[in-house]
Amino acid sequence: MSHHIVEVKDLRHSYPDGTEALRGVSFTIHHGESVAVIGANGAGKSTLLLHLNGYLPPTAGEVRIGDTPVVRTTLAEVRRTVGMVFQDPDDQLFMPTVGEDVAFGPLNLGLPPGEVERRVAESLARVGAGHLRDKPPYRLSGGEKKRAAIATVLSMSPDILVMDEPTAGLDPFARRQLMGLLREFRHTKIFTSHDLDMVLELCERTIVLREGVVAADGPPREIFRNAELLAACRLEPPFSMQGCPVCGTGGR
Ligand SMILES: Nc1ncnc2c1ncn2[C@@H]1O[C@H](COP(=O)(O)OP(=O)(O)OP(=O)(O)O)[C@@H](O)[C@H]1O
Repeated sequence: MSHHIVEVKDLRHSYPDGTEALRGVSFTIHHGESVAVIGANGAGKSTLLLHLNGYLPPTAGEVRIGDTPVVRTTLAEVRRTVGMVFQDPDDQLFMPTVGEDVAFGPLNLGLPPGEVERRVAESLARVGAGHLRDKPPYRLSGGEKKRAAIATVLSMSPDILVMDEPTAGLDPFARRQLMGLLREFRHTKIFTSHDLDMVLELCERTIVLREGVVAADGPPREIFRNAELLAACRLEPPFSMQGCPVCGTGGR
């Protein structure tokens, strides 16, 4: 698969109950870009991400990863390239132990046992979850589950990392650790977040969704300075760009 470009063309998605979650979304993301998809609750962020590796089929329009259209017959190939961390870790963890969950993908790729072991140990260590390896996922706290879910994706060494609200439910230390991990990840990353300070710190580009359409696409700092746009999209600037509530000064 060449270049790992993500191309979304006039993507529309209607759920069976008639909700039009995406109403014509188009953009191109190039290799190595770090892109945050932001927007108010219900704007269509999760729905969009679920199309990037074919968990949802488009009602109309198209998604391509490199030269490959995301369709039923290419799903296995696409999912080797695009690693997806779901919003709810319970959708990702289904084996008796965390270690087996993290090993599941590499084993399915047919990797030799030594390589599987190396990937499991490394992925768990990168999210600070080595000590959780033998635990059943249902015994983990919410933040621990999130970290285990991220490890299941890292163990696949994806070229494109897609994450739905990766820092939701994490304590400040784990959030910082995850941000470090994302910063280190050299390939393309696309994530949704309500954590706009993280977006400001990690991304060079933000796509703003509003009611299923792209309301803005550009550098985060420019977007966060546009008060009119933020208000129309029911967003607020990140804390680090808001002035001091007491003395009214500051804000980067
Ligand atoms: N399975 C479903 N059936 C019907 N409607 C759905 C379904 N899943 C999501 N929706 C609707 O689609 C719209 C977009 O939802 P989506 O989950 O993509 O939003 P979001 O931007 O990720 O929101 P949040 O910030 O709350 O996670 C919402 O109106 C939501 O109610």
